[in-house]
Amino acid sequence: MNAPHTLHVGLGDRSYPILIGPGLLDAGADWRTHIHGRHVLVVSNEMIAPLYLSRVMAQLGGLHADALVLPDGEAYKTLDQIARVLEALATLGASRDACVIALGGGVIGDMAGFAAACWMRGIDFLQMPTTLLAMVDSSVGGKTGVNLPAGKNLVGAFHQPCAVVADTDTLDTLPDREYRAGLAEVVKYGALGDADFLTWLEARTEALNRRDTAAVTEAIARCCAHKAAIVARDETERGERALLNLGHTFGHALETECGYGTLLHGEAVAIGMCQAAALSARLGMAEAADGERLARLLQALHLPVAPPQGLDAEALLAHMRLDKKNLGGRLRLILWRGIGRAEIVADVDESDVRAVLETAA
Ligand SMILES: NC(=O)c1ccc[n+]([C@@H]2O[C@H](COP(=O)([O-])OP(=O)(O)OC[C@H]3O[C@@H](n4cnc5c(N)ncnc54)[C@H](O)[C@@H]3O)[C@@H](O)[C@H]2O)c1
Ligand SMILES: O=C(O)C(=O)C[C@@H](O)[C@H](O)[C@H](O)COP(=O)(O)O
Ligand SMILES: [Zn+2]
Repeated sequence: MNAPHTLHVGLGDRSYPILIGPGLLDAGADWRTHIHGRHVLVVSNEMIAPLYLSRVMAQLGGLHADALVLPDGEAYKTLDQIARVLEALATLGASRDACVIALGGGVIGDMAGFAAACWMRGIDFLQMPTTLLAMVDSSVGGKTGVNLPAGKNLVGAFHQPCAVVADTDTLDTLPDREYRAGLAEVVKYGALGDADFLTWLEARTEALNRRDTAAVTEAIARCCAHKAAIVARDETERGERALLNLGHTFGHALETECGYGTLLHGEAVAIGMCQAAALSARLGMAEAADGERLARLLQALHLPVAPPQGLDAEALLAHMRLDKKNLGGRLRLILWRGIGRAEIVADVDESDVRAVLETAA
């Protein structure tokens, strides 16, 4: 096995490493040191467990370890499934030094992390992301939670993992559509704050489309480094961290309105970033050409750049009114001044948002 890339999320006594590389699932020696107690619950789903669960369990010899296999999909990112994780921890007899391992994509990571935040008011959890999206984004930074019918991630907690172990070999089994959804969050990092990275991506669309290992690994490491730096400066989204939400106010509304799992999170973010760019141009903050450049990159990565036809702009706006960034009942969005220059914009006028939503309808 090649030595993994190791990055660091600097959060004082809650700092943790991010390991990125091939073969890590079978390299318990690299990550077991982050498990301190005797009880371990591995949480996975019915798609991932047959592929990888036995290999992770094989690394947990000598511990009191159990596994819980949840149903697959965004539609199951619910409080009901959290109750199942908590019941499994009770059955295991998990004490305060227990550790939850999240083996899966962002859905499993968000849920396992939230259950770990709740059990006995907070126990360790270790992220083992198996999707590109989870490797570049959701496994890092400690946002955990579930959806409600009213909106995405409306219930949750900030709860940092004790380590992130990203075995890049697991991407070999990831379906094409899921891989591309992960690329949307990769593009997001360039769009929000790193124009050089966006240019780097533009030069590598062909390599990324054929999943060239070197290009994909470098992209994961660069995204994690970017996110780790932002999270270290603003762990609980008092300011700068909100920039990681570029495209998400529109995107979450689309996911909720279409029905969870219909539009993948990354697809919704791709469309949402284009809508944020369109709104920025409408408000005179940015040139339309920047939005066109972003859309060209997303299209080169086979991602959608416009919402499905026939959606109701008022229904989308209603979802946007429940976004967690809003303050004082006013919309607060992440817009931009151009590639790499995202900004938090308060008091956005609903009529401008409606105009962007109606353009696409
Ligand atoms: N906490 C955060 O900071 C954060 C950041 C971004 C996204 N998210 C959340 O993450 C979720 C999306 O995550 P996702 O895109 O990973 O989706 P996902 O977790 O639903 O996984 C995508 C699909 O791929 C399957 N899968 C996972 N790994 C596989 C593998 N190696 N081989 C074959 N199949 C595999 C899954 O079973 C699922 O069907 C959303 O709920 C989103 O809100 C959270
Ligand atoms: O880590 C963050 O901060 C992000 O915003 C990353 C997003 O990609 C992610 O989808 C996150 O879950 C969205 O957060 P939310 O607070 O809008 O639910
Ligand atoms: Zn996201």
